Amino acid sequence: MTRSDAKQAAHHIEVRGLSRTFRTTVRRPGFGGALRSLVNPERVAKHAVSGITFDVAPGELLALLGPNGAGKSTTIKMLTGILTPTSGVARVAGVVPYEDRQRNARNIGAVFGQRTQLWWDLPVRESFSILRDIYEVPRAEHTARLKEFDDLLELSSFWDTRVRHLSLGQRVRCDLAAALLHDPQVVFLDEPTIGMDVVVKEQVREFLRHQVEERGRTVLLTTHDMTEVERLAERVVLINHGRLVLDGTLDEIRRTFGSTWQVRVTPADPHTEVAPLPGIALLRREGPQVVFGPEGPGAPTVHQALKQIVERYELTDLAIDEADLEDVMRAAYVQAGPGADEV
Ligand SMILES: Nc1ncnc2c1ncn2[C@@H]1O[C@H](COP(=O)(O)OP(=O)(O)OP(=O)(O)O)[C@@H](O)[C@H]1O
Repeated sequence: MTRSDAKQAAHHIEVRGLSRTFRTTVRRPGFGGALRSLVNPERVAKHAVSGITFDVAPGELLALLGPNGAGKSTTIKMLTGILTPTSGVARVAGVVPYEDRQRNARNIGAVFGQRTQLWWDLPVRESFSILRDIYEVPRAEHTARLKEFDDLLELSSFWDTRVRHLSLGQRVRCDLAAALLHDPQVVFLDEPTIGMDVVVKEQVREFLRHQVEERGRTVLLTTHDMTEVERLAERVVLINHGRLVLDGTLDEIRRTFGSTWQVRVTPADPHTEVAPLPGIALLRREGPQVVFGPEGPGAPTVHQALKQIVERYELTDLAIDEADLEDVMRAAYVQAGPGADEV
């Protein structure tokens, strides 16, 4: 698929009933057990990913979330062509990644926060030159892109440092730039900001936002950092025990699982008759203040509620108390069901 074909595709990432089972040998305890395992190995199946289906549209950043061992990395490995699924199918920019790894590699960039894809013993500058040659990036484009990445990620202060001597934050910034040097449409990021300090995290998030909003890249991101999800993702897919348990926008998920917001207001005129609004209950009065909360399953999000309240009443003061996303996600895991790998 050419770049213009990829731009026109309805979805940049298509995942249909994707599954991956690992067969592992159980080690029996003790010396006798070890001998028996050798003679008569007991094999068990681990269903790491079980029949998941989702899409990512061009220019969308989707967060793939789930607890440790949920199957996120296994999914990304299938989408980058490192692993072949046991069943189901995936397409990335129109290419089946595990059937045509080389073609897929031209369309995608990938960063795994836990390990580098750069040459350990080479200075950053040389690693980038090698990538330019591998991907046959024209010199002028290469220079322009490096300048853009340097402006956003401040790479030039460690340009001549060997990769092995970079700090974690410096190394991942270089990995990000390296993954995007050939201008891929689709980007996979597996815990890109793990272990970074808050300043560098923020810089990387700004960079990613720029890549999605200004460059129109399609991004699939895994992270355990809910602040990151709130800053970057509009939509999330939640997997647990290899199964997809939820696919929706942050607003929808908050509405379904996190309807615990409260809005506290002070009407300008203390004699105002305050009444409930559609989906918004009047919870209590505290002196001059009135506290609203969500009512019923179709309750609005806190942002929608605020709009309604502000339009209806003249206020002198307003405060919001919203459930944080960690709590919302915890509720989602519990209520959406455990998933199942005991198949
Ligand atoms: N090569 C393998 N052989 C056997 N089991 C594996 C293999 N790779 C992954 N698994 C198992 O598959 C399950 C899913 O692992 P995966 O790494 O995809 O989870 P994850 O959601 O990325 O977790 P984390 O958040 O901890 O990175 C785990 O139970 C893991 O032990």
